[in-house]
Amino acid sequence: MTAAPSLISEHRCFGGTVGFYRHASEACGGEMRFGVYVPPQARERKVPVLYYLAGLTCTEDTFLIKGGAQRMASELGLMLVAPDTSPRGAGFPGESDAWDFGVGAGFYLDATQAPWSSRYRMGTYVTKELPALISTHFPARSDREGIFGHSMGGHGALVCALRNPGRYRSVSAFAPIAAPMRVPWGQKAFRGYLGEDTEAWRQYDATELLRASKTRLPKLLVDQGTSDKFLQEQLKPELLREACEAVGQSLELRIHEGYDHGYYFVSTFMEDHLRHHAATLNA
Ligand SMILES: N[C@@H](CCC(=O)N[C@@H](CSC=O)C(=O)NCC(=O)O)C(=O)O
Repeated sequence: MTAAPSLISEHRCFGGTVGFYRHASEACGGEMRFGVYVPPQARERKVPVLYYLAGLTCTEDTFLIKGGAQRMASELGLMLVAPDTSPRGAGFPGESDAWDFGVGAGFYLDATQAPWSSRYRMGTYVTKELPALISTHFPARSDREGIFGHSMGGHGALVCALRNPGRYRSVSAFAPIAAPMRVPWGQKAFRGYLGEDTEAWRQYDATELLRASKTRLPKLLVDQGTSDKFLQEQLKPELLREACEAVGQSLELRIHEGYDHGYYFVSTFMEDHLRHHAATLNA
């Protein structure tokens, strides 16, 4: 049985509670932190769980502070779980030199290159270790899990779902890095964490996974703002749309005039995403 996480702080919120926790992670070889919103319905029964993966530079509290999700999660009876975006304090050379690699930039993959491979195992952490901990220590239904996220985390959500067919009943993303192999953020991260072999990169690129696999996810909801400063160089949602069209993956890609990349955009469309997930998780 996994050791119980330690409570750092707890806050009453829309009839439920937001809690921040730390625990010793086997996958990441050290302490990891996460946040959880437990809705009021969980006092009576186990509830579905929706995992949220945040973007570059974020922590476990970014989504729970800025995402504006708790009011709807309370109404819909969804537990929200938000892990940190990387291990911290590993002490690897260069781990904090840039905001798009290392600390705060784990890319939700399992690194294969030293020294990162000993700690940066966020793929295993978010799809295996953390869900096992949540279903053991919280009133969560492990048979009803959804996943979503923003930017690096929006792409992480797509990849976690594609690499674990049938596992997540609902999937969505805000402004995901749609094709990391083809953009600077992704190329830098994949080269550092996975090495020079681009075949290894394909295993963590959502558009490549979609094209290569027969796995079809439940209908994807993806939102993107037109005033996002990262849209042209780093995000490229058109590549996700092309891949979905090529393989028959159902996708609702919504383009929103004037919205940027930040949490004013994310929180504006949060209710739509929670309803998208609840339609499946609560069915
Ligand atoms: N420091 C950077 C900006 C970093 C940034 O915009 N991070 C985004 C995610 S980007 C892709 O994963 C984010 O979610 N930030 C948190 C927030 O509160 O907005 C720069 O200098 O441009």
